[in-house]
Amino acid sequence: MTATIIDGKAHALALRTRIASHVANFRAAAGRAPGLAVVLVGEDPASAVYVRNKGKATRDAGMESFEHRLPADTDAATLLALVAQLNADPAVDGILVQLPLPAHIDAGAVLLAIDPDKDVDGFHPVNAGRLAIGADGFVPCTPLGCLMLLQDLHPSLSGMEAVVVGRSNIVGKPMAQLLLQQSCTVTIVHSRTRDVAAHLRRADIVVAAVGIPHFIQGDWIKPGASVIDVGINRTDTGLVGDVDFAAARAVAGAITPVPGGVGPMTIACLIRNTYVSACRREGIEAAL
Ligand SMILES: Nc1nc(=O)c2c([nH]1)NC[C@@H]1CN(c3ccc(C(=O)N[C@@H](CCC(=O)O)C(=O)O)cc3)C=[N+]21
Repeated sequence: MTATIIDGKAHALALRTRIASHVANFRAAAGRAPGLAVVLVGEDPASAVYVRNKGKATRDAGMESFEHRLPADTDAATLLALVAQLNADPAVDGILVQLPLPAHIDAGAVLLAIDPDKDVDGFHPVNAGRLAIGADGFVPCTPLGCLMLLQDLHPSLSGMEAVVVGRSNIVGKPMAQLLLQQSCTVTIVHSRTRDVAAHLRRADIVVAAVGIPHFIQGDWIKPGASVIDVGINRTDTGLVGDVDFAAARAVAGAITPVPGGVGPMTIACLIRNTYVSACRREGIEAAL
């Protein structure tokens, strides 16, 4: 068996195109465009590329992009003042502070300062809580994108065995919450799990988000499983995921590549969340 390669780029483009048409209607109804503010502190080259891509995707969708670039030595008070200004700005529907922040800034304090109703990253503790209890809020873009890819493969996820590899606040934990909401049986495995392979061999769905290149071996995958690789690891041989793609591909039913899998969906979901935020703030029903 050779797995279907999930074309994340095509899915992302379709989602962005759909949102762009909804944005056109929003603009006609609200008399303004949805706005996304992106804040970048410092000059990390990878972060600069992401921020540029987000700005382009925002404009392509017919939204306004407000980009704030601050020097690496910016102090916390200055960044918090900018966040407060964006919270108060009626033209701003979404606020994204690019992570990682320089070490001298307490990232948790900055995320806490963002208005939860403009937190299109879904990183604020209020949104983590809303997700945990199934209330409306914002779901982090990467796990949301993974869920959309899985739902395209499996119209019902109910009863499926899902294993999430990794327990971060931005991917692993919210991914597990989303899969639980879809009535999967969810297991989270992590660095202290005794036998990761044994758990994976039972999984109909694998979401890999550990940040270790090629960590997941082909013979850990159940035949026919759906494998979503969130890893973006820069190595000597280029960008690779957390899954040994060549080996897993021979066993899985469907698998995302890196690049061209989850990454583009993350940006498309950011555009989606910003549109949803703008609709909520204007009292317009979001078309999705
Ligand atoms: N506040 C915040 N929100 C984020 O959502 C956020 C962040 N900080 N910090 C960094 C990570 C990383 N991230 C990615 C987005 C798109 C791709 C993406 O489109 N990747 C392409 C390839 C990109 C490349 O070639 O480097 C792909 O996988 O095909 C990757 C990674 C968002 N992040």
